[in-house]
Amino acid sequence: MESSQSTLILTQDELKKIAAYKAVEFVESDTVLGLGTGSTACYAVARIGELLQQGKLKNIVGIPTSKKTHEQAVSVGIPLSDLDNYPVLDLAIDGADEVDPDLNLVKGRGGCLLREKMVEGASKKFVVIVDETKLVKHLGGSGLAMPVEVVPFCWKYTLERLQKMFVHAGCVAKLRIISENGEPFVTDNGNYIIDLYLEKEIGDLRVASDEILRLAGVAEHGICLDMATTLIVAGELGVTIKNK
Ligand SMILES: O=C(CO)[C@H](O)[C@H](O)COP(=O)(O)O
Repeated sequence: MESSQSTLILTQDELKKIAAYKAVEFVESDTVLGLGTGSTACYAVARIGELLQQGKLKNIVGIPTSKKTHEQAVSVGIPLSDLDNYPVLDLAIDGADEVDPDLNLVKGRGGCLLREKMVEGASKKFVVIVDETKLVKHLGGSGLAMPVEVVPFCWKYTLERLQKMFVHAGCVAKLRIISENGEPFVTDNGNYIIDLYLEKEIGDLRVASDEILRLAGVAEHGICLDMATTLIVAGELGVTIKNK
């Protein structure tokens, strides 16, 4: 008789949900929460709404990091406010595009980096939720974009300067375009996104971060140093939690 062994293979989406639900276990009543943006964070927002409706969480104020998250939070019944009213948050939960071993992040492939960095930077604790595909040895290492939000005014000028700045890393800078209509992607703040594609390591991240921010046309970039306090990674072998 043949014995059959079943292997449980979870989809990336299922892993995102597992990480998000784990993070929501850290949420307490009577707190101000930063609500992230993206396909991972939206599971956390949905779960917080569910727990509020069930009365298992009470007196939560959410600070959304995008218009999209604002809409979702309203639809699941999370009371909302903003940083003007709550300049210090208790906890923020959000996804990331890349996470290095020191819990530095790349954010913003969803285009919401400026608000995310404002809200999550104002939070006492910032829990990052990812599936294991987001782990990299060094930022930029996934070969995917490192986003920079720029003002639309003379964006080509800014793009060229960004590309020159990281020529040593084989940088190719591209304006983010909406594939459906060929128009530039516009952020919630009315800005454009320039995506940096790097062939090699960018070098010292703090130096890179400061240099990008010194360019007058730049609003913000997606490199997040020393922001995450906890990382929750969901993988095939289970969930791991790392604190900084
Ligand atoms: O920074 C972000 C949006 O600006 C997202 O958090 C990041 O892109 C991760 O997204 P997802 O959870 O969909 O993989």
